[in-house]
Amino acid sequence: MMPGEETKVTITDGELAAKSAPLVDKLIADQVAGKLAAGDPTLWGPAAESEAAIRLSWTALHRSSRPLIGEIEALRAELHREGIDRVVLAGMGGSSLAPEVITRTEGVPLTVLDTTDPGQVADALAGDLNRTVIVVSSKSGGTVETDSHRRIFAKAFADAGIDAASRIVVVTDPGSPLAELAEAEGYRKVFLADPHVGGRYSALTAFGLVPAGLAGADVARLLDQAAGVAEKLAADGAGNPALTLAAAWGAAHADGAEKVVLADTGSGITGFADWAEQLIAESTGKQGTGLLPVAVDSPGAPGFADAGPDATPVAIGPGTDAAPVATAGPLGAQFLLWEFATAIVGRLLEINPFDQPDVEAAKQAARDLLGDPARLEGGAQPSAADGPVEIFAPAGVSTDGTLAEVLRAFLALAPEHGYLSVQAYLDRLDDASAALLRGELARRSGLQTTFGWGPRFLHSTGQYHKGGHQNGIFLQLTGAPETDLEVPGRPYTLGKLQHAQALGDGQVLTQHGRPVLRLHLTDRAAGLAHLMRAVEEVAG
Ligand SMILES: O=P(O)(O)OC[C@H]1O[C@](O)(CO)[C@@H](O)[C@@H]1O
Repeated sequence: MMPGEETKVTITDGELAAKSAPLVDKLIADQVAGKLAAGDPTLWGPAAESEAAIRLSWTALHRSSRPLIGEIEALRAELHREGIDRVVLAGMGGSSLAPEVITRTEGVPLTVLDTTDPGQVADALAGDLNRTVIVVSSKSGGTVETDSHRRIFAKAFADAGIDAASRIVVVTDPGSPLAELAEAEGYRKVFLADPHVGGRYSALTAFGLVPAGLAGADVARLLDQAAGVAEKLAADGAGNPALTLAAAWGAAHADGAEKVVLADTGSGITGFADWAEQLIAESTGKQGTGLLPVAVDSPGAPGFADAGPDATPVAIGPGTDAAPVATAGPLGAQFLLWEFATAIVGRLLEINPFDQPDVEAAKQAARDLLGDPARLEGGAQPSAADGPVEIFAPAGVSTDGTLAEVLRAFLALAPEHGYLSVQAYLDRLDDASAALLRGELARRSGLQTTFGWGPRFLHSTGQYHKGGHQNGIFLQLTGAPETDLEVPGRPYTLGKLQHAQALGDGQVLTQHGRPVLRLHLTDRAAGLAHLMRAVEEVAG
């Protein structure tokens, strides 16, 4: 769809439309859209009220974020005058996903660090530091990945004879430890974001706009696009696309379709599903319920046109025969539309769409492992090895046979209408071929299959895996790092942190009774090739 095109949601499937219509009527009768736009915190019940009371400012960001535009432009011009035109962004989840989709859509370069993979961070460090500014984005100001990137870049600047403080721009909430540190260290500029907006709803706050704007994206236009749809989204009437989308998701979920398969069908937006994934999964995946977003490459990818009764394909862009639901509109408008729809479906599912109660467990498990080097280093011995792939199998999976046989036994553990989650703690650029496993495994297993880079997905679908419908099976991929990086001032390296994150999340998933198969690639390239061959042997 072209910018400026009308923002709308279409339900083309007659049955789904009929089932959603009463939900839309009820939402209209309860004046949910108007109340949401007015910041009414009672929409999700008494248990959610105190949190919702400090989480609803995102509905008005198209107005309240305006003053940022001039500040961003001024800083960009100042940096350019000094020859600084390469922007690196350190931030996890809501602190990097929106700027990534904004800049990819506009085709402006932004190096995003939402990884602990030492090779990927080393590649970012190898860019021209004389021309580099790093935006350190963290709402809480305490996220370990982001803090590690800040430390590593500060040292690299200093080692290169560059004044590090002049190259660090911070986006954080007022009063966070990062805000205090930035002041103490005299960092170049601190953008304080609206604390009444949660991370995954923060696309149109400083978290989305500062890195994207410094990289050269037209962020004023994004606010214009959001402003263009705001009135429609606040209206308690049948023409409100957020009500249509929320009701479609709610009706499908009530019918057993708890997965939402997202494919771009020509929206003109690049990577929207990666952003929507966090919004939907972290907002809804809790208390044993929720919607599992499954981002796929194209409408032709396995899991979309051939989705079973447990999933609803959603076209981002023009509708297709395969997709009962399609959403259209320019990026700024789509951000706001999907945020409204997600908050509203939270009401239909009777959960609090603003907390993420199960994310902390994996962080704690990783911290515990980092504090216990013997356990981290030793780890469990692999159950078996097949060429460059070491196999750490869950209970119930025999490792007597080949890797293909192990995979077959593992996939057989999925319950009917369960799902497979592939989690690659690897380098998203150098090991990019790992992402091809999603389609191959989905095709061969017939399961809805998600793919996430670790630890990136921990801040996105990670909440759902632990808090949502408990019918997933988990394939973790870890790999021997070719290089490692010290984290200055910390007793661990980036490689150790990455390893602890994989093991820690694996432990938590296992405690939830979910099967976790970890495959460790002793040689990454050879291991991925070997694994792909084994997957191809798994019969369809
Ligand atoms: O901006 P922060 O505080 O660094 O958090 C990053 C991300 O981590 C989470 O808190 C969950 O892990 C997300 O909700 C958030 O977007």
